[in-house]
Amino acid sequence: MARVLVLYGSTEGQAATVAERVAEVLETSGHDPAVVHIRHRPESFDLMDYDAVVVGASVHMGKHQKYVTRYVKKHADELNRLPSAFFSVSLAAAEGSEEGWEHAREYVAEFLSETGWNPDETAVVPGALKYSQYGTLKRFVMKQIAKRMGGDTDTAHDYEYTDWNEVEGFTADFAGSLE
Ligand SMILES: Cc1cc2nc3c(=O)[nH]c(=O)nc-3n(C[C@H](O)[C@H](O)[C@H](O)COP(=O)(O)O)c2cc1C
Repeated sequence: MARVLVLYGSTEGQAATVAERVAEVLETSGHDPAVVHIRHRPESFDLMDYDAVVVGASVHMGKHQKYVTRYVKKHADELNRLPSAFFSVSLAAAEGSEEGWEHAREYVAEFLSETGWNPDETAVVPGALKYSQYGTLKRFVMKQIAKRMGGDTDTAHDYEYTDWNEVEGFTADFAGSLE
Protein backbone atom coordinates (compact mmCIF):
# COMPACT_ATOMS: atom_id res chain seq x y z
CA MET A 1 0.00 0.00 0.00
CA ALA A 2 1.44 3.35 -1.08
CA ARG A 3 0.67 6.73 0.46
CA VAL A 4 -0.31 8.72 -2.63
CA LEU A 5 -0.67 12.48 -2.70
CA VAL A 6 -3.21 13.90 -5.16
CA LEU A 7 -2.17 17.54 -5.45
CA TYR A 8 -4.21 19.80 -7.67
CA GLY A 9 -5.18 23.27 -8.82
CA SER A 10 -8.61 24.17 -10.19
CA THR A 11 -10.42 27.40 -11.09
CA GLU A 12 -14.04 26.31 -11.63
CA GLY A 13 -13.90 22.95 -9.90
CA GLN A 14 -13.62 20.31 -12.65
CA ALA A 15 -9.98 19.40 -11.92
CA ALA A 16 -11.00 19.19 -8.24
CA THR A 17 -13.70 16.65 -9.15
CA VAL A 18 -11.18 14.69 -11.23
CA ALA A 19 -8.73 14.72 -8.28
CA GLU A 20 -11.45 13.27 -6.03
CA ARG A 21 -12.18 10.51 -8.56
CA VAL A 22 -8.45 9.73 -8.86
CA ALA A 23 -8.31 9.37 -5.07
CA GLU A 24 -11.33 7.04 -5.05
CA VAL A 25 -9.69 4.76 -7.63
CA LEU A 26 -6.39 4.79 -5.73
CA GLU A 27 -8.26 3.77 -2.59
CA THR A 28 -10.15 0.93 -4.26
CA SER A 29 -6.78 -0.21 -5.69
CA GLY A 30 -5.54 -0.65 -2.11
CA HIS A 31 -3.56 2.59 -1.70
CA ASP A 32 -3.84 5.39 0.83
CA PRO A 33 -4.60 8.67 -1.00
CA ALA A 34 -4.66 12.25 0.32
CA VAL A 35 -6.24 15.01 -1.79
CA VAL A 36 -4.71 18.46 -1.32
CA HIS A 37 -5.43 21.74 -3.13
CA ILE A 38 -2.05 23.31 -3.87
CA ARG A 39 -3.27 26.68 -2.58
CA HIS A 40 -4.60 25.21 0.66
CA ARG A 41 -1.75 22.98 1.79
CA PRO A 42 -1.84 22.32 5.54
CA GLU A 43 1.04 23.85 7.48
CA SER A 44 2.49 20.43 8.30
CA PHE A 45 2.44 19.46 4.60
CA ASP A 46 5.61 17.76 3.29
CA LEU A 47 5.88 16.19 -0.15
CA MET A 48 8.40 13.71 1.14
CA ASP A 49 5.79 12.16 3.49
CA TYR A 50 4.35 10.40 0.42
CA ASP A 51 5.41 7.40 -1.66
CA ALA A 52 3.93 8.74 -4.92
CA VAL A 53 2.27 11.87 -6.29
CA VAL A 54 -0.45 12.70 -8.81
CA VAL A 55 -0.59 16.38 -9.81
CA GLY A 56 -3.61 17.83 -11.63
CA ALA A 57 -4.39 21.25 -13.10
CA SER A 58 -6.65 22.83 -15.70
CA VAL A 59 -5.97 25.13 -18.64
CA HIS A 60 -7.13 28.76 -18.83
CA MET A 61 -5.98 31.06 -21.63
CA GLY A 62 -3.49 28.48 -22.82
CA LYS A 63 -1.81 27.88 -19.45
CA HIS A 64 -2.19 25.77 -16.33
CA GLN A 65 -2.78 27.62 -13.05
CA LYS A 66 0.30 29.75 -12.27
CA TYR A 67 0.37 28.53 -8.67
CA VAL A 68 0.58 24.92 -9.89
CA THR A 69 3.40 25.72 -12.32
CA ARG A 70 5.26 27.62 -9.60
CA TYR A 71 4.90 24.79 -7.06
CA VAL A 72 5.92 22.04 -9.48
CA LYS A 73 8.92 24.03 -10.74
CA LYS A 74 10.08 24.65 -7.17
CA HIS A 75 9.72 20.97 -6.21
CA ALA A 76 10.70 19.36 -9.52
CA ASP A 77 13.72 17.54 -8.00
CA GLU A 78 11.57 15.90 -5.30
CA LEU A 79 8.81 15.08 -7.79
CA ASN A 80 11.35 13.53 -10.16
CA ARG A 81 12.52 11.22 -7.38
CA LEU A 82 8.99 9.90 -6.68
CA PRO A 83 6.70 7.80 -8.88
CA SER A 84 4.45 10.50 -10.31
CA ALA A 85 1.69 11.29 -12.77
CA PHE A 86 0.12 14.44 -14.20
CA PHE A 87 -3.39 15.08 -15.48
CA SER A 88 -4.33 18.19 -17.43
CA VAL A 89 -7.98 19.25 -17.79
CA SER A 90 -8.89 21.34 -20.83
CA LEU A 91 -11.58 22.00 -23.40
CA ALA A 92 -9.11 21.32 -26.19
CA ALA A 93 -9.19 17.67 -25.08
CA ALA A 94 -13.00 17.78 -25.42
CA GLU A 95 -12.99 18.95 -29.04
CA GLY A 96 -12.92 15.43 -30.37
CA SER A 97 -10.54 16.32 -33.23
CA GLU A 98 -6.90 15.42 -33.78
CA GLU A 99 -6.12 19.14 -33.66
CA GLY A 100 -7.83 19.40 -30.26
CA TRP A 101 -5.82 16.49 -28.84
CA GLU A 102 -2.65 18.05 -30.23
CA HIS A 103 -3.41 21.34 -28.48
CA ALA A 104 -4.18 19.50 -25.24
CA ARG A 105 -0.88 17.62 -25.47
CA GLU A 106 0.99 20.84 -26.28
CA TYR A 107 -0.30 22.41 -23.04
CA VAL A 108 1.15 19.42 -21.18
CA ALA A 109 4.48 19.52 -23.06
CA GLU A 110 4.84 23.24 -22.33
CA PHE A 111 4.02 22.73 -18.63
CA LEU A 112 6.59 19.94 -18.27
CA SER A 113 9.28 21.85 -20.13
CA GLU A 114 8.63 24.97 -18.03
CA THR A 115 8.73 23.09 -14.72
CA GLY A 116 11.47 20.52 -15.41
CA TRP A 117 9.28 17.69 -14.08
CA ASN A 118 9.20 14.29 -15.82
CA PRO A 119 6.16 12.37 -14.56
CA ASP A 120 5.91 8.64 -15.32
CA GLU A 121 2.41 9.07 -16.73
CA THR A 122 0.43 11.95 -18.20
CA ALA A 123 -3.23 12.26 -19.18
CA VAL A 124 -5.18 14.93 -21.01
CA VAL A 125 -8.71 15.06 -19.62
CA PRO A 126 -11.70 16.71 -21.33
CA GLY A 127 -13.07 19.38 -18.99
CA ALA A 128 -16.38 21.18 -18.60
CA LEU A 129 -18.21 24.33 -19.63
CA LYS A 130 -19.85 25.71 -16.50
CA TYR A 131 -21.78 28.67 -17.84
CA SER A 132 -23.79 28.95 -14.61
CA GLN A 133 -20.58 29.69 -12.68
CA TYR A 134 -19.19 32.32 -15.05
CA GLY A 135 -19.77 36.07 -14.70
CA THR A 136 -21.21 37.95 -17.69
CA LEU A 137 -17.89 38.59 -19.45
CA LYS A 138 -16.51 35.07 -18.91
CA ARG A 139 -19.79 33.57 -20.11
CA PHE A 140 -19.63 35.68 -23.28
CA VAL A 141 -15.97 34.79 -23.96
CA MET A 142 -16.55 31.08 -23.34
CA LYS A 143 -19.60 31.07 -25.62
CA GLN A 144 -17.46 32.57 -28.42
CA ILE A 145 -14.73 29.99 -27.81
CA ALA A 146 -17.30 27.17 -27.78
CA LYS A 147 -18.80 28.49 -31.01
CA ARG A 148 -15.39 28.52 -32.69
CA MET A 149 -14.79 24.95 -31.54
CA GLY A 150 -18.22 23.78 -32.71
CA GLY A 151 -19.10 23.14 -29.05
CA ASP A 152 -22.14 23.80 -26.84
CA THR A 153 -23.31 27.42 -26.82
CA ASP A 154 -26.60 27.28 -24.89
CA THR A 155 -25.54 29.21 -21.79
CA ALA A 156 -28.67 28.11 -19.91
CA HIS A 157 -26.93 24.76 -19.32
CA ASP A 158 -23.61 23.46 -18.01
CA TYR A 159 -21.75 20.76 -19.95
CA GLU A 160 -19.37 18.11 -18.67
CA TYR A 161 -17.17 16.33 -21.22
CA THR A 162 -14.93 14.40 -18.85
CA ASP A 163 -14.61 10.72 -19.76
CA TRP A 164 -14.70 9.10 -16.33
CA ASN A 165 -13.74 5.69 -17.71
CA GLU A 166 -10.54 7.23 -19.08
CA VAL A 167 -9.82 8.91 -15.73
CA GLU A 168 -10.34 5.60 -13.94
CA GLY A 169 -8.18 3.73 -16.47
CA PHE A 170 -5.31 6.19 -16.20
CA THR A 171 -5.45 6.03 -12.39
CA ALA A 172 -5.72 2.25 -12.31
CA ASP A 173 -2.59 2.00 -14.53
CA PHE A 174 -0.68 4.32 -12.22
CA ALA A 175 -1.99 2.50 -9.12
CA GLY A 176 -0.87 -0.81 -10.65
CA SER A 177 2.63 0.56 -11.26
CA LEU A 178 2.99 1.24 -7.51
CA GLU A 179 2.49 -2.38 -6.45
C1 LIG B 1 -11.74 31.86 -18.91
C2 LIG B 1 -11.46 30.47 -19.42
C3 LIG B 1 -10.42 30.25 -20.31
C4 LIG B 1 -10.16 28.97 -20.82
N1 LIG B 1 -9.12 28.80 -21.69
C5 LIG B 1 -8.90 27.56 -22.20
C6 LIG B 1 -7.85 27.36 -23.14
O1 LIG B 1 -7.07 28.25 -23.47
N2 LIG B 1 -7.70 26.10 -23.67
C7 LIG B 1 -8.52 25.06 -23.31
O2 LIG B 1 -8.34 23.97 -23.83
N3 LIG B 1 -9.50 25.22 -22.40
C8 LIG B 1 -9.71 26.44 -21.85
N4 LIG B 1 -10.71 26.62 -20.93
C9 LIG B 1 -11.53 25.47 -20.52
C10 LIG B 1 -11.14 24.90 -19.15
O3 LIG B 1 -9.90 24.23 -19.24
C11 LIG B 1 -12.24 23.93 -18.72
O4 LIG B 1 -13.43 24.68 -18.52
C12 LIG B 1 -11.89 23.16 -17.48
O5 LIG B 1 -12.93 22.24 -17.21
C13 LIG B 1 -11.66 24.06 -16.28
O6 LIG B 1 -11.22 23.29 -15.20
P1 LIG B 1 -11.42 23.78 -13.69
O7 LIG B 1 -12.90 23.76 -13.44
O8 LIG B 1 -10.70 22.77 -12.88
O9 LIG B 1 -10.84 25.13 -13.57
C14 LIG B 1 -10.97 27.88 -20.40
C15 LIG B 1 -12.02 28.10 -19.49
C16 LIG B 1 -12.27 29.37 -18.99
C17 LIG B 1 -13.40 29.57 -18.03
